Amino acid sequence: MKTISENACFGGTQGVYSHNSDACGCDMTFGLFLPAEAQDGPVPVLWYLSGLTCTHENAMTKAGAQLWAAEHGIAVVFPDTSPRGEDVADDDAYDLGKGAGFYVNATQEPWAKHYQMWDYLAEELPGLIGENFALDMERQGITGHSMGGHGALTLAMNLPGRFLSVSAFAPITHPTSSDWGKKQLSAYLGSDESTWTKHDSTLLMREKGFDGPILIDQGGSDQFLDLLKPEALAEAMAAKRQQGSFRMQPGYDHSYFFVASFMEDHVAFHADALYAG
Ligand SMILES: N[C@@H](CCC(=O)N[C@@H](CS)C(=O)NCC(=O)O)C(=O)O
Repeated sequence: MKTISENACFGGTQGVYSHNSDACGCDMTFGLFLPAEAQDGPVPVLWYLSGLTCTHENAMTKAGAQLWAAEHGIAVVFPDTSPRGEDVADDDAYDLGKGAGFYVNATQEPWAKHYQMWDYLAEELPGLIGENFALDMERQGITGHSMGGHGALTLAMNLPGRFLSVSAFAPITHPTSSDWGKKQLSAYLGSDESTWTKHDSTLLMREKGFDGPILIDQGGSDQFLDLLKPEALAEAMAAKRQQGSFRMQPGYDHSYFFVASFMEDHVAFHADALYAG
């Protein structure tokens, strides 16, 4: 693992690190905020998964998470959204290929060689950060924005017991019936739609739900509402009688101004779960 940068931040450290990823077969970069408390022992971890076109950097510089994470003594990890590198397959469209890994293990060409973001996030990166930093991997929460909200919700529901809490900002909720989903799932996973269902949080909610609290915020003036389909997940949560809140926030769009506006609530929500008991 290589240190790219470390900056003092709200009494802790905002770091950026790179490493050679076995899962993705390329160098991967991630950001990690460690609060001051990490100098004295392991701290709880909040994962933040980003949306289409993002790297590890967008949320790290624009979401304003560090202030609140420092207040609660929580680390925040900011992974990248896809494999990177010259030999990594890409597409001209912004919503496929680099910056658009969709948090799946691709099985189709030309993607399968590097696009293994599910294994990267479910296995490799937790192992790496757990070994190298003062993190309490028994206390993890996960959140994300848009495609990253989709990643957070699907990881949380598919890995019972891993995360104590899950939240999302304007998540893609029903990719198997949205143009933010059908295109990418068919490219990465192929035309057999039975392989898509574990990557659809509405379907997962109907089937199994999440054993813990959920918080979703969605901007009422989001320009991508028809692609995100908040009503699908809200209905599934109600039908499942899922513990959680789904909040429509009038006037907010899809941008990081929206994410930053509700970040305090999300970090406090995760802190409640991570420090419970
Ligand atoms: N570029 C796309 C939209 C991409 C987009 O809005 N990406 C969101 C996540 S889905 C984002 O976080 N963008 C980067 C940023 O705002 O820093 C378009 O114009 O249709």
